[in-house]
Amino acid sequence: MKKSQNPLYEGRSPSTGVRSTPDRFFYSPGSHYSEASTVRNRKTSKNSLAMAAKAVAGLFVACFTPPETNSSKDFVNSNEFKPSPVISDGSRSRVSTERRRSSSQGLYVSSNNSTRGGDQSGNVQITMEEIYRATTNFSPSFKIGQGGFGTVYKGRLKDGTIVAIKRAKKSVYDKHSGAEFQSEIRTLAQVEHLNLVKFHGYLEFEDERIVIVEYVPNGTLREHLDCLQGNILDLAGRLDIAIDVAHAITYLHMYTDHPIIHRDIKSSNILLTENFRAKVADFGFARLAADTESGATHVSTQVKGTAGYLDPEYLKTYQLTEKSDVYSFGVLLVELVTGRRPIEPKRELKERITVKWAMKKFSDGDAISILDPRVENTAANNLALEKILELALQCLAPRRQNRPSMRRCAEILWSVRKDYRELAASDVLLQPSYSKRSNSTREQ
Ligand SMILES: Nc1ncnc2c1ncn2[C@@H]1O[C@H](COP(=O)(O)OP(=O)(O)OP(=O)(O)O)[C@@H](O)[C@H]1O
Repeated sequence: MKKSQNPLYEGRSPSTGVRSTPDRFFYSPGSHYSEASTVRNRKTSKNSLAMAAKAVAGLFVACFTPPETNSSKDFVNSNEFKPSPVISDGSRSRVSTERRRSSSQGLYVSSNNSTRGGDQSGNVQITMEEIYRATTNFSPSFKIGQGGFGTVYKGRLKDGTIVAIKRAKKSVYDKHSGAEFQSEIRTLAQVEHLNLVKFHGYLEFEDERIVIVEYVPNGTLREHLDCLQGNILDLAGRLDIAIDVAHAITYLHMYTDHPIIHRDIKSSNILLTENFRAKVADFGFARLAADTESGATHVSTQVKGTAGYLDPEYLKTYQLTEKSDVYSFGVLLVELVTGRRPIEPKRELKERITVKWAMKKFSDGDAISILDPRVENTAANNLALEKILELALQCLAPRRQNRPSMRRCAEILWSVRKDYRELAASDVLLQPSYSKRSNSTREQ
C-alpha cells in the first residue's frame, strides 16, 4: 500500500509523513552492502544507483582521523575549503532535489566551500566552517552525547535552526569501512515523518564525516524510564510513546516500494520532544528490506543491533526482515511497562532477561507484579498493562511469521489507548486525585 492510502497517516499534519516517492538516494549494492544483492528487481533508477555508488566509493577511501579543536581552529582561520571530489557528480543534485521536495525547511549540506545562500537549484548550503562555528570548533561544552557512531554536538546554524551534529569517530571508518555512515545517510535522506528524527544533511570534508539532524530536546526514553530527567513517565505517556514509535516503524516498513528495516530499535534511540512526542533516531544500522513484490522474503546480512533487543531468529539465520524490528518493539513494550532494561545483570538469575521474566509472570496471571513500581496501580493502568503485554507476547514470538506487522501493532495500541482513556476517565470520577500526568500538555 502506498503511504498516501495508508490510514495510519490520514488526518495528521503534513509533517507526519505523507510525501510522494522521492528520487531515491540509494547506493548500488557493492562491497559494503553485499546483503542487498539478494534484493531483486529494484525499481530504482540504475543510473542513480551508479552515480550514488561512485559518490560513496569516493567518500570512504581515506583513513579517517578527525582533527581536534586546535586543528579545527586552524581550519576555520585558514579558509581552505576544497570542493569534494565526489559530491560534484549526480549524487549531489539527487540529494538536493530530494530535500527540496521533501521539506521546505530541509537543508542541503554540501562538502564544498559554497557560501550560504543557496546553489543554482535554490538549496541552502552549509560549509564546514559553519559547522565549526556552530559548535565552537567542536567544543566539549556543545557535546550532548556519545554513541557508537561518534560524538554528538548541539549547534545553531546561521539561520537559527538548532541541530544535532553527529561527528563520526575514526574507528567507525576503520572498522566498518564507512558502511554505517553511508547507511545512516542513505536512510536519513529518504525519510520524513513526525516520529522520525529529521535529516538536515551531511557533510564530508577531508577527514570529517558529519551528519546533521533535527535536535530533539528532551532526552532519550531510557533516561526518562530511569527518571534521570526528574519526572516519572506515567502509563498514558508510555502508551503514547509506544504508539509514536509504532507509527515511525510502520512508516519505515511501508516506505513506498523499498521498505526500510531500522535494526536498532531501543529505548536509547527514542528521543523525546518537550511535549513527550517520541522520535526514532539512529539509522546507523538501517538496511533496506527485501523487495517482497519480487518474491524475496529476507535480506541476508551480518548480525547487527543491540544485545537484549535482537530477534533470535535473525541471530540464528542471519535473515533480516521487518519482523526483526517487530521483535525489538516487543522488547521495548516490556521495557516501557516494567521500566527495566532488557538485560539487568545485577538481578537474580531468573530476572536478568527482562522479557523472559515478564512473559513468565504474564502467563502465570501475575502481570501486575511486573508493572514499574513508579507507575500508579489503577484499573486503567492494569488493563493497559495486560493488553500491552499481550501484544508484546505476540511481537516476541520465536518465529517471525507469528509476529504481527508493525501496522497491526499500531492498530492494537490505538484500541488499547481508547479503552485506557475511557477507563481512566471513570477512574478520575471515582478518584479525583488520579490524573496527574507528566505530559498533560502533550500534543495529540
Ligand atoms: N538528534 C538528537 N537530538 C538530541 N540529542 C541527541 C540526538 N542524537 C543523539 N543525541 C544524544 O546523543 C547521544 C548519543 O547518540 P547516538 O545516536 O550517537 O548514539 P546512541 O544511540 O546513544 O548509541 P549507539 O551508537 O549504541 O546506538 C544520545 O543518547 C542522545 O543523548
